[in-house]
Order: sequence, then C-alpha cells, then structure tokens
Amino acid sequence: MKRVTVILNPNAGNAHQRRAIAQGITEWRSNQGWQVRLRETRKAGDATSFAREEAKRNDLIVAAGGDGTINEVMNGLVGTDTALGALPVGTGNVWVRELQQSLNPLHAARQLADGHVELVDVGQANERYFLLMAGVGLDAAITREVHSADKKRLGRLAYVIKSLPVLWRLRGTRTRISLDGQPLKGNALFVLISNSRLYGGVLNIAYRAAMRDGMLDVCTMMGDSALDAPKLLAGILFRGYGVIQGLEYVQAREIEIACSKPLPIQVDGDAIGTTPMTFRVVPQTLRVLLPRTTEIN
Ligand SMILES: Nc1ncnc2c1ncn2[C@@H]1O[C@H](COP(=O)(O)OP(=O)(O)OP(=O)(O)O)[C@@H](O)[C@H]1O
Repeated sequence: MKRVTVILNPNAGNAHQRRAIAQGITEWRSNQGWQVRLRETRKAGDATSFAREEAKRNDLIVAAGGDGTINEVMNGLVGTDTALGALPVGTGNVWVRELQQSLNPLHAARQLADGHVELVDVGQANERYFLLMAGVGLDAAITREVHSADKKRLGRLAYVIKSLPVLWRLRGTRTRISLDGQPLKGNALFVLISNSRLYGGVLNIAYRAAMRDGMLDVCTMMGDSALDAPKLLAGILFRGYGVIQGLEYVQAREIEIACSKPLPIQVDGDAIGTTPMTFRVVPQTLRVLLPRTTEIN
C-alpha cells in the first residue's frame, strides 16, 4: 500500500479545482488502496516544513498548487526516497505542462495513479532548490510585481500587464558571470538558468535542457534597454544563440553571478532575493512521479 500526503495551497485555484482534487483522492483510496492524508498550508513556507515532516512516513508527497507550492514541497524532499507528485491548481502550472500532465486536477490524479518514478537533477540558488529554473533580472523584476491577487483576477495576463512598466525602466546592468570558472561579462538584461525546457509554459528558451544530464543550461541576454528585447526574442525563437549579439547559451554545473547593483532573482516563479548568488546543479537527487507516457529528457 502507498502512503501519500497531499499538500494543498488553499489560496491557489478555485472551488471547482478543489472538488476535482477531493474526487481524485477518493479514487486513490478506493481504486488504488492508497492511504491518503490531506494537509492545507496556511502561509508561505508551510509546504516545505510539511513535506520534510511527511517524507519520513510517506512514499509520495503530492503538491496541489502552482509552481510555487511545488517548489516549496520539493525543497522538503530533495535527497529523500520520497517522491514528488503534482496536481495543477496554479496559474502557470509550468511543471505540469513540462511533464505533459493534464491541467485538469482529476485527470492529473488518474495519471499519477498509473505513473512511474524517475530520479531527476535539481538546481540550487544559494540554499534554495529549484526544479524548473532561476531567473536573474527582467523576469524576476516582473515576478516581484505580480501578486497572488493579480494572478487570481487575471491569470497569466497579469504577467503581461505587469511587464510593461518593468520593460520601460529596464536597463542593462554590468554583470560578471562565472560559468564553471569561465568568465562572461556584459550588461545583463536577463539571465536564465534552467533545469527544464519549457519557460513560462510557452517558450523553449533552454531548448537543450535535460533533467538528468547533471548540467544547468544558461541563457544570457545582454543589452542596454528593452529596445534590445525584440532582437533577443527573435534570437531565442530562431535559436540564434552565439549569432545574435548579446545572446549566449552555455551549459555549466556551477554559475556565479555578481552585478554592479543588486538584480532581483526568482526561482520557479517566486522572487527569492538579489545578486550576488551562486547556482549549482545537484544531480539525480529528487524522485518525481510522472504520467506513464511521459519520458523525461
Ligand atoms: N496558505 C497560503 N497562504 C499564503 N501563501 C501561500 C499559502 N500556501 C502557499 N503560499 C505561497 O503562495 C505562493 C504561490 O502559490 P502557488 O504557486 O501555489 O500558486 P500560483 O502562484 O497561483 O501558481 P503559479 O506558481 O503556477 O503561478 C507559494 O510559493 C507559497 O509561498
């Protein structure tokens, strides 16, 4: 018998999605014979402490929330034998999209019942682990402006609206990056350090990323202001890394970033601090439960 704890962020999602989760749990109990407990978070940070506690007595911890809740749960599971599962109740649901898992929580629960476990790499930003990616500069500045009420009201459109004033103010910041000891300097607009491929659920920026290769994929976007953004975006879409000026793609195990002024940093969609920061890969350290048909890169 499988012992499972579902950690639910009651702030994410709507009543319809929560009913679907309750239905999924009922099916796990009756069809799979799983012993399932539900715990609801009350504040940011709860999901990590709950996951750490529950990892001692469970085979599987399921994060029911958005990517932020999944990130908090995986921070409590790294290095344990307990697997991470996800039920999508968030705004972006990038992890669930990356796994080609259903965005309907009940269908996603059925896929997990029939799923398989794989061991994957995670990234680390100073002490904080990340599953998908870390962003320095532009995207973290936008993330800081998007509050959970905005996401509830506007969904993913909140990111588009909040990006406009951030883009207006955007200026390149003198930045030194060390990629496994190799220096890279320039005026950074945005640096993406990725463990997985799908950025924001829509764009394959780190198109070579693989979650079991023991590497992080680093995309650096240098420039003076948002006027450089269309060129850089075209470079990303047409894979012009190393060809378009200011756009580079490198794989590394350890990345240090320092800037002339502190730049914001986000991991898995939540703002966590500012530069300077060191990022590293922790290879094959997290068990994840995937739909049967999903093959992880
Ligand atoms: N009960 C709670 N009250 C307030 N904040 C919470 C609670 N539970 C979790 N959080 C915080 O809310 C953040 C965002 O939640 P979550 O990721 O689940 O939803 P979302 O932001 O709508 O989705 P996405 O990350 O996919 O955009 C989490 O990173 C976590 O720190």
